[in-house]
Amino acid sequence: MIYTVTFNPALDYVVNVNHFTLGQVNRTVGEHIFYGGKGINVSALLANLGYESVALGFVAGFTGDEIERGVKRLGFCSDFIHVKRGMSRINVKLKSDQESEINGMGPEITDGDVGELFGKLEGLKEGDVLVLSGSIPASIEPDIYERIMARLDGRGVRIAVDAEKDLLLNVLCYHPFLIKPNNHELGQMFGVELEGEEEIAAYARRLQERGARNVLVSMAGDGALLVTKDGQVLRQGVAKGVVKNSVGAGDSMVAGFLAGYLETGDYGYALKLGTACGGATAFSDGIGTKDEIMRLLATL
Ligand SMILES: Nc1ncnc2c1ncn2[C@@H]1O[C@H](COP(=O)(O)OP(=O)(O)OP(=O)(O)O)[C@@H](O)[C@H]1O
Ligand SMILES: O=P(O)(O)OC[C@@]1(O)O[C@H](CO)[C@@H](O)[C@@H]1O
Repeated sequence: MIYTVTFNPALDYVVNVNHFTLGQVNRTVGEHIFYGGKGINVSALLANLGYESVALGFVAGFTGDEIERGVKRLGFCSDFIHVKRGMSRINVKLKSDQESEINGMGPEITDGDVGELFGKLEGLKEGDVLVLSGSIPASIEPDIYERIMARLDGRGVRIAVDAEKDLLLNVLCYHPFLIKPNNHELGQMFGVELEGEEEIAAYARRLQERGARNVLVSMAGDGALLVTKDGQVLRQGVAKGVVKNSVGAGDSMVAGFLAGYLETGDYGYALKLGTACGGATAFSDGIGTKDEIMRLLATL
């Protein structure tokens, strides 16, 4: 089974505004609400591809209830923990001349809630896949990713991690099967601005030296670069299309890569399927559909 953990699920409120002006009343010309948070996006894309997964995480308040309801309609199972204080966040994604985001704080999570999550993770066994992605609410200790990986160490669970900075760096010693920083996040981890694929591959290898197995570096419209655990470097350009909303493109790539790898064990195919999934989401209002993914895959 594939499990995704979203520590801080969200309703993504995506608004289109013509020429947004700070300090004035702006009117939307388009608006959508999606059920988001990185792990939930991974589960949604997997469901579109026909893969079952279970979404874990914490929800609270009326927004949390709506996320739980919405996720059912998206076609995958969830087993969220209901926390008592605060509410699940509403993340604002403003599409105008530039794209801006305001991501909320989320509810207050207690040690007891975290304990419940650990209880659910106890059931994971050899052959399962666990996706840990996204930020963690301020009320959770920042070493939660490490603690989860330490607990599952040696059980044969393949773990994919998509997180920033120390959250990612600190789990490398537990040998995650896949990490997916984007090129900017990779640079930030080492305090450098990365230029060119040679340099990106060199820094991806540095993450492998610290313990990561496969490092997939996404570069938005410039495609992606994969350094496999055997040291192969694979590059993939993007699918062609018109970008509508790139929120969740990275999560879709993670989902597609895992699905492609589980299906064939072939890294080249996994990278292509991940790219088709990232593109399908970038070219849609929400998470890409199977039809669009397959159409794009055939062009790569
Ligand atoms: N403008 C685009 N055109 C075509 N494909 C795109 C575009 N943006 C993203 N993609 C596809 O999605 C993949 C992941 O995108 P990106 O690098 O933006 O991930 P990310 O930074 O993790 O995104 P996010 O945090 O918004 O989910 C890219 O490698 C590419 O295949
Ligand atoms: O605040 P985090 O957890 O880092 O990111 C949350 C988020 O921006 O990530 C997803 C896109 O990747 C969105 O659905 C969601 O709003």
